[in-house]
Amino acid sequence: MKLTVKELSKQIQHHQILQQITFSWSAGEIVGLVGRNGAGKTTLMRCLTGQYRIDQGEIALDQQSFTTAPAGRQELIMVDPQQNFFKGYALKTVATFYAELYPNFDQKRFSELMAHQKLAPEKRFRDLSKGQQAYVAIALAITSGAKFILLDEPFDGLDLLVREDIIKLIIKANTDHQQGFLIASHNLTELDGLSDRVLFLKHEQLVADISLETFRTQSKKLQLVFRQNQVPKLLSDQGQILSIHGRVIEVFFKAYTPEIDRNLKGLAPVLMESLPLSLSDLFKVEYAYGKDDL
Ligand SMILES: Nc1ncnc2c1ncn2[C@@H]1O[C@H](COP(=O)(O)OP(=O)(O)OP(=O)(O)O)[C@@H](O)[C@H]1O
Repeated sequence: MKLTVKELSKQIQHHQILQQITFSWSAGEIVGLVGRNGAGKTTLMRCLTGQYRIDQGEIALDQQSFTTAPAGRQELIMVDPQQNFFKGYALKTVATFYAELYPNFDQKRFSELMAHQKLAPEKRFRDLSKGQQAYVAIALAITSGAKFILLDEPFDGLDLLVREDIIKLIIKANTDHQQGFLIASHNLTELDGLSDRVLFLKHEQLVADISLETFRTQSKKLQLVFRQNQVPKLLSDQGQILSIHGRVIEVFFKAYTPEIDRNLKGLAPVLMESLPLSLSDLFKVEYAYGKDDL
């Protein structure tokens, strides 16, 4: 199953929030969605689930547009911490709502997940801790049976152990049930370990759609030291300088080629060492070191 988004645009109160957003997302893929505060991540998710009407563009499931085949939206569910209709109800009652709303809701799996966290069915959602609420909301989305699950800041304000429980839940749903996740988060460390791909939103547009595997094979972060004081021009021409401490220069190369390697070695550095790459490096390069800084 594949969701395709083509040239989606959205204005709110005459402000352009999203412009010409195009990407595809297969069930089974975990996709990170990053961007500075206010970049439009939540708005994009709400457009996908139909909470917001889009101004232009098309969203389709297996090439069936939601305009002509709206039933496809049943395959999408969003966990939106700002909107939650079941706060005042006991968990067992919430489960009955979900059973009504989602024909593929898996009551048994939901009960098992609650028991695993020692959450009694009689417990009211609003009486749970923040971490428990986050866990229950994600468990409900997963057991709804929807193939595309949208999580808006799922790790916000949660302690390490709850974050780990939620990550396990996501990985199991992804591996055992081929459920896809679109995860908007500022927590790049968690996204780094989870995502297959990351989408970058900036200035209303999708500026990059990067497979993390490709990123790790094609990009490089180097620590370099040269005899001369001057920073060689090659570094800023071919890469992006992340930091300079005395003579130690950290440089990021988005596409590291054998030619760059040869040219660097030709400059006879005193030290040339690869550093581990992280999603944070990519984020810094996309957002803070771009030609058109924010
Ligand atoms: N219902 C609304 N009414 C007015 N403006 C809105 C509404 N929803 C979103 N916006 C505006 O759209 C822009 C994008 O907001 P959105 O919440 O989608 O960003 P975000 O990337 O999710 O931000 P954050 O990382 O801070 O959660 C913001 O300027 C916001 O003020």
